[in-house]
Amino acid sequence: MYRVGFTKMQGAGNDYIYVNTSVFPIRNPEKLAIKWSKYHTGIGSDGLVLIGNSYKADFSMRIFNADGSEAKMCGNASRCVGKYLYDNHLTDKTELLLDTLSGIKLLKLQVVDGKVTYVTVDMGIPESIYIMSEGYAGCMIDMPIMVGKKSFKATAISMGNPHLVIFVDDVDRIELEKVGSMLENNPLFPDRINVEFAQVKNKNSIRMRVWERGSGITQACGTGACATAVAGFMTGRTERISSVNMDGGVLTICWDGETDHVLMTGDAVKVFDGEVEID
Ligand SMILES: N[C@@H](CCC[C@H](N)C(=O)O)C(=O)O
Repeated sequence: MYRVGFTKMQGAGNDYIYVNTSVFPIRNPEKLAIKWSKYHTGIGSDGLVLIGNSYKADFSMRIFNADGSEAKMCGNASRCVGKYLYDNHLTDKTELLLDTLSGIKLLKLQVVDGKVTYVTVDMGIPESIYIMSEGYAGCMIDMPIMVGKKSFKATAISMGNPHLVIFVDDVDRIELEKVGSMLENNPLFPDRINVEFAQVKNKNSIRMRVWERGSGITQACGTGACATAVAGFMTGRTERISSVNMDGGVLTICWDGETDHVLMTGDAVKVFDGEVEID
């Protein structure tokens, strides 16, 4: 029996289990993500995040969804990792480089009374996703996509991980559980996809609900908020800066016109520390 210390943290309500693998090395994160993420029989979370060393950056982050699949990037987790490292005195830097499977990200920490409250992450340059199907090859920008008998206009953006953003008149009328799962597994996206339904409130404000690849409905998605803000600007619906309001909180997204980089700012909150036994 081996005891693993973990910290439960959330950013905009997107909650993960964080393990410092320099202290608690883990052999099978895919299996543990599935077991620990379950709310009734595990710890309960949207997935598992591993914090580690890096020879390229200050630290590294790996993210596993609740179904055990590994993603390349997680916006909300990256902010929480910054808080974890600073609040636990593993660094005294307020600007940190984080090594992820989608490249090195710069984190800027806002500290109040010795604790990190907000973090801005340079999420890099967004990319349009190229789609190949029988009748079409190209980027998907406000393109029709069928879900059952309904047609939506969708924009596919990669923020390191893939997102399908659909603007609608009323996000609250979307049957997210049903439609989200169907879109996640649409054959157009062989690696599956995260799905965001968005409603423009005004040129600088968007309401968004998310279905995450590998985790289902979550309270927020950082990369999803970035993809939504990018899709909003690309299709002329919003300006370069917008607040994206999700069920669990708000993120401020700025798509910088000079560098093309997307900057995401939001909270990072510790929920509790715990210990779990594994065989
Ligand atoms: N919640 C995350 C994204 C987590 C990974 C995603 N479900 C995927 O599989 O791509 C975020 O805050 O960005």
